[in-house]
Amino acid sequence: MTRTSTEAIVLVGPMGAGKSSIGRRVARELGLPFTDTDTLVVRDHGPIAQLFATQGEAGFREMERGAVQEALARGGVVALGGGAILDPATRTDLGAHHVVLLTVSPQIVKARIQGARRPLLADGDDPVARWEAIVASRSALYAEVADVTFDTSHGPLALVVKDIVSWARHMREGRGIPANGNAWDALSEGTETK
Ligand SMILES: Nc1ncnc2c1ncn2[C@@H]1O[C@H](COP(=O)(O)OP(=O)(O)OP(=O)(O)O)[C@@H](O)[C@H]1O
Ligand SMILES: O=C(O)C1=C[C@@H](O)[C@@H](O)[C@H](O)C1
Ligand SMILES: [Mg+2]
Repeated sequence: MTRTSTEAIVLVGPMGAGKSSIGRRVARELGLPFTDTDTLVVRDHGPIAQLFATQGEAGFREMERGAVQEALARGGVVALGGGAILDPATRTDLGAHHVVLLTVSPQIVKARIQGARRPLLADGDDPVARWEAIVASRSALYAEVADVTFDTSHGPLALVVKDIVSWARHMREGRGIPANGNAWDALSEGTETK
């Protein structure tokens, strides 16, 4: 695949994996613009929980698709909403970008998903079980689009940021890319996976 400078570094993964918080810091380190598709949707249409309530998930996904197109056109570092990869056109678009999958274990995500910000986790009394079911239903799609995976369950956020920045710099120089980002140091002579 021909790589151009308009390619974005796109963070995907489940709710609470750290796409927004890590993406912002990675962009700052690399001196690139940062765009979060959830933020664009809120800017243009209002709070996400309200959109789910009034338009349903399908309505939200349509608005999210527009935000994804705007974010990818801008380039830099992009954090996608957790379910943005459900859209087939978005999955196709991601083939032209560098896609980083962030993962997190259910035990660790428990503390990260408290609060009412995420409407898909608001129903029922066991948000972690709901989160696990959603992740299981999407795992093949996350794997399909990802070039590299970083787990964010262990260690400080700053360490994951450092690893992703290091990976991104190496990749932008056109060198080999290992698919297991957390094993980055050991695998720095690895090969690209797609
Ligand atoms: N090592 C770590 N890596 C990532 N996030 C961490 C880590 N340690 C703590 N956190 C916290 O976990 C939360 C991750 O939430 P964040 O909103 O970034 O996730 P997200 O992937 O963008 O979720 P969503 O899809 O719902 O937008 C943040 O509050 C962040 O500060
Ligand atoms: O995983 C999801 O489907 C979602 C994740 C969040 O980023 C928001 O886009 C919204 O809460 C839905
Ligand atoms: Mg986010």
